[in-house]
Parts: sequence; structure tokens; C-alpha cells
Amino acid sequence: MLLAIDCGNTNTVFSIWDGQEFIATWRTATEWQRTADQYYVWLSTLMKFQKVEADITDVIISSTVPRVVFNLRVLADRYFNTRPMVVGKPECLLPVDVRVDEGTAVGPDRLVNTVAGYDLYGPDLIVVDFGTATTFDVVAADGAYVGGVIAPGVNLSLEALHNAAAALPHVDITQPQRVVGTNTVTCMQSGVFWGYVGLVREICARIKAERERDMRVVATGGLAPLFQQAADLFDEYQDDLTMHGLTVIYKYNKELADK
Ligand SMILES: Nc1ncnc2c1ncn2[C@@H]1O[C@H](COP(=O)(O)OP(=O)(O)OP(=O)(O)O)[C@@H](O)[C@H]1O
Ligand SMILES: CC(C)(CO)[C@@H](O)C(=O)NCCC(=O)O
Ligand SMILES: [K+]
Repeated sequence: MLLAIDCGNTNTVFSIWDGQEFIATWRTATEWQRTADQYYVWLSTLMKFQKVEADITDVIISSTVPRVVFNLRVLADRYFNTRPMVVGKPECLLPVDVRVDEGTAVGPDRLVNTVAGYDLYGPDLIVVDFGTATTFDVVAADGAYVGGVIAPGVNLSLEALHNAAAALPHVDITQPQRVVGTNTVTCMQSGVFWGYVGLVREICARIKAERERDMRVVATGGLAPLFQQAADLFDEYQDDLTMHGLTVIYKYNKELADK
């Protein structure tokens, strides 16, 4: 079975894929200091607790934090006796072309998202991921990755206000009842929530105009449903899009190796 690891700047998600479906998914905060032994204690405890019986033979990793890759490699080697595939490394091939400026190290999560989007929905896509940053990534008519947009994440925007202004509290994102807030918290929520609705609309409209075609907008990330409730921003929502992309890339490389 495959252990797929999606390491973002805030959270790291581990999923076990049995070849047909994900049989378990666990999330932990991303901390580069965590050792392979710590990961394994955590993983094996959860597996026992949830009675997940999985013989992990393969590991694939996408990490936006380069420093964590070392310990995840050791985890794969020491506890699962396998060399992991690491998205973004030359030996891990992608089933699509990547057409960006030479020397650009595109975040592996962005590449994985577009591979997943293309696999599920076909070409001419905008994939929006609400993670630490909010990313928009474009899949062309031939499935190639052709670039995108990086915007500050929703929670990051709220944190930035709190960190920079002494009188602004820590606030969680929610859809405010009104646009005009009548206290500090609702004023901040309104700025970020409605500002974000506008940001997503404008960026998607401009991408479509620039590419001179209609494109499907696919969203992923925990906050996407909150925005979709308020405005019709997305055509599709796929909660485990990045994980799906990891399985597609795994299969692609496995088939190449078996040839
Ligand atoms: N209504 C909400 N308010 C605040 N946070 C929410 C809400 N709904 C979901 N979330 C959060 O959204 C996050 C979704 O995780 P996701 O993997 O999309 O991004 P992330 O882990 O924050 O970023 P990264 O992948 O860059 O580490 C989770 O941390 C979850 O707690
Ligand atoms: C933009 C983030 C932080 C989104 O997770 C990640 O994809 C990343 O660190 N990217 C590197 C730069 C780039 O994608 O061009
Ligand atoms: K993510």
C-alpha cells in the first residue's frame, strides 16, 4: 500500500491508499524538527487506535518545506524499507509538461494539484488551493502546467493584521452577517472575507480573459466551502485533490519503472 504525504507550510497530511481508495487520513502540524522516529510513533499509534491494517510498501512525498524532506525520507527508509518518490526531484517524473520560466522551482503542491485537476476534470482548468497561501494554477488545453497566481492565505491575512496592529485581535475567519462591521472583529472578518471573494472572482476572470477561453474552476482546501456558500466562485470542490494528485504521480512513475 501507498503512504502519501502532503507537507504544507502549516499542516502535513498523511493518507494511506490501498490502490482503490484512501483508507485513512491523518493531519499534523508541520515542524521540520520532527524526527522519523516521532513520525512513526504517531502514525503507528493512530493506525492501531483506528484498527487500520496496512502493509505500507511505497511512499510518495510532496513538500513545500524543504527541511522536512530529510526526516520523511528516513521514515520511509527505516520503517517501510522503501525509497520514497519526492515530487520535484528529477527522478520523480510528472505526467504533464511544466511551462514556466527557466530556473523556477514551482511548489510541488501546485504541480500535484494541477496533475490531479487534469486527471479528474480534463484540460482548461484553474485550480484554487486555500492553504497557507492561496494559489491559482492553470492547466492548459494540452494538460500542461503553465503558471498561476500566489496570494496571501486567508488565515495569513488575518494574522498579518493582528501581528502588525497592536489593537487588532486574533480573529478566526467566518462569513460576517453584514459588510459594514460594527465591532473590531466583524470589521476584520468583513475585510478578509469579502476581500477574498473579490480576489478570487477577479483573478479567475482575468485568467479566463488572458487565456481567451472559458475555464473550469476547481477548488480545494478547508476554507473553499466557506467561500462557496457566500458566492458562486467554483465549478467543482475536491477536498482531497492534492492526495489524489499524489496517487496519479505515483502510478505514473511506477508504470514507467515497470516497463
Ligand atoms: N471555518 C474555518 N475557519 C478556520 N479554519 C478552517 C475553517 N474550515 C477549515 N479550516 C482550516 O482549513 C485548513 C485546511 O487545511 P489545508 O490543508 O487546506 O491548508 P493548511 O493546512 O492550512 O495549509 P498548508 O497546506 O499550506 O499547510 C485546516 O487547518 C482547517 O482547520
Ligand atoms: C506557494 C506555496 C507556499 C503554496 O503552498 C508553495 O507552493 C511554495 O512554496 N511554492 C514555491 C514557489 C512557487 O511555487 O513558485
Ligand atoms: K494544502
